[in-house]
Amino acid sequence: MSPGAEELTMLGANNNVLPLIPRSTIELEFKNITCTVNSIVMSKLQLETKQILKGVSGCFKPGLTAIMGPSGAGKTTLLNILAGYSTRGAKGEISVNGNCACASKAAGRGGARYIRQQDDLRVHLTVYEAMSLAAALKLADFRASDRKEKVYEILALLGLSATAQTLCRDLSGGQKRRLAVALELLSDPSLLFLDEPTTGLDSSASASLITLLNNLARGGRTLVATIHQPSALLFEKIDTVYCLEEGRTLYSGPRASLIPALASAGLTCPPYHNPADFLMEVASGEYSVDLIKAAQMMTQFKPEPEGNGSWERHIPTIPALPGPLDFSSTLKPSSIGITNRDYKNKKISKNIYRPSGLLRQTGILLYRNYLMTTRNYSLFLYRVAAHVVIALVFGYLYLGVGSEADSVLGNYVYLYGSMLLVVYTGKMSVTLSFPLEMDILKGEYFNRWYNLGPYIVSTLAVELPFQMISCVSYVVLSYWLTENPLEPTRATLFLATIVATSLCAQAWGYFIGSTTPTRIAVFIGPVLACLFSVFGFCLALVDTPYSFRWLHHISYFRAGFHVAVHSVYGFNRTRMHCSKEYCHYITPKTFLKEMDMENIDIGGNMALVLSTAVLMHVLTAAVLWYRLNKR
Ligand SMILES: Nc1ncnc2c1ncn2[C@@H]1O[C@H](COP(=O)(O)OP(=O)(O)OP(=O)(O)O)[C@@H](O)[C@H]1O
Repeated sequence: MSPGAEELTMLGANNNVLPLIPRSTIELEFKNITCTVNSIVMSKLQLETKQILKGVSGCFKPGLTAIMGPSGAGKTTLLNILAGYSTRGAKGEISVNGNCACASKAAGRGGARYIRQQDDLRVHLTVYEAMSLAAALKLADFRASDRKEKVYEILALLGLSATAQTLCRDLSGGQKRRLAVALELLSDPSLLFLDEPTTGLDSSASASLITLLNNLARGGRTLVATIHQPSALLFEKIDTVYCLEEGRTLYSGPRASLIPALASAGLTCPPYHNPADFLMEVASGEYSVDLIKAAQMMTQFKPEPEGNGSWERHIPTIPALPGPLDFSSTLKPSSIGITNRDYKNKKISKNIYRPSGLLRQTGILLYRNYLMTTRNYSLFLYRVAAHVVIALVFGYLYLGVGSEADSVLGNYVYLYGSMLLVVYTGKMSVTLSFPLEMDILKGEYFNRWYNLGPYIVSTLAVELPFQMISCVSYVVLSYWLTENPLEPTRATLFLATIVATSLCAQAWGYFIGSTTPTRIAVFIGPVLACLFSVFGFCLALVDTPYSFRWLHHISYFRAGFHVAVHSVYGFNRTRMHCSKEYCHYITPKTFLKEMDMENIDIGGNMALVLSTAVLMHVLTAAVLWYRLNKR
């Protein structure tokens, strides 16, 4: 049996797991939604305004709705607006169970969840770990045993029980998509948006996923998914079709009424033709008809009333929700993991899907980071190994330069090189990796897994020690090989300066990584490091033009470097050993004087390095908050 067929059978077997229990339902209505964006046309070097959505309206009821249409018709844009994920340039009205909102504000927040096209999974966790950690974050009021039970039930429901101990990175495409759905089902949303859930899956995996979505819809959930071109078999599982063409609504209504509606507009589907294919051909303009007129005619088409066997009649409708669009107040437990009796007996508080508090979130995220790091420890080992190798190379190239008066300039270059190394490794490791992390963060944050504060604390709690250990391994080895003074005060100050400067560069790296796309960050990071490194090393303050002196004063690199040099040659270091007849820098003070570093304010410089690090972390947090909340 093929894997896809196996998945299908498992889901089929699980059909009974989805009993139709009373739940609050969501009816999402939108009117006259427009979306206009401005973009720069590079060939003409001018700003162009483009209307992606041209006043679309519709209503999504409990059941599975497929948003269809040719590529570029505006499906993802509409989904983003309805979900509240991205509402830039959007206007119009959206109402949920009768409560209105403006489309430019997040419409789908609250109890709605959004599963994006890319698989936002933590690849180094097993399926069970991913689920249980998400459950710990989302279900604060559950007992550990109830959470575990719920996790296993959802895994069984989605046919993922057999993969519970598999790492997420080893899952097939279809399994990844189902896990993404499973993670969001933990909080049992009544409204779920999915962007192209079947893209990239083979026909059997697509079938198993759509069957699953269809089953979930039977539980009274409102599921809205953009789907490209479903097969005839899959199309049968869709309750409502919403078709777009060039930003306009072509058809909106029950799937069963599609063919009669098209026929009412003079578009007859050939016999044995897949209705979904026919709809796509019409929407792509393959039939020479006026699509605006056809859409109007289809709007006037009145479908036959649904038969008594419709599953929708079983779903109780609820009165308009209190308060503006907070779906969370409408969520009630499904049968997954909680029995109705438990609920009625008030064993579990009414607000059962309360997320964890900030402290608990921090603890869970820390544990998650610990798990991911231990699974991916090679990255850490490579990082430390790289520092050790460079320490050996530098130590060999500058062997013994620290104790000789004749090689003071050589040691000066070693000190500069060391500073440059820790600044680059501290900065670039996060500058390049953070934009990738940003994608997953966006998804998890949007779906309300955790707050930003716990995320930042737990991320830094792993990254900071990583960089500190790397720096220490470099300094200990190279400092000893270059025979720099081993007096505890000097050595400790040197080590502290190197570590602090590296952590400051890392803070800069987070800031650059969170504000700029990777392709820009790769050169902005090094350019800034180079610029700051010039001051105080090649360029003394007296030689710096007035207009650039502020850079000298704010350069954390310069501050760290000056303290590092001073820790080696300052503090009244006695005359050095000279193996030649004449050594110009036999008295270290002479060297500091010539380098304009005689009177260094150690405390002030260290304060500059540390305060820059704190400032950059605060700015990064502010930028992240803005990017995650501004839609
Ligand atoms: N920020 C933007 N700036 C300029 N054009 C945009 C922007 N976002 C979307 N578009 C354009 O709007 C149109 C609709 O995009 P959208 O992604 O919604 O289409 P789609 O129907 O989901 O397409 P596909 O099925 O290929 O994913 C496309 O032509 C796209 O290039």
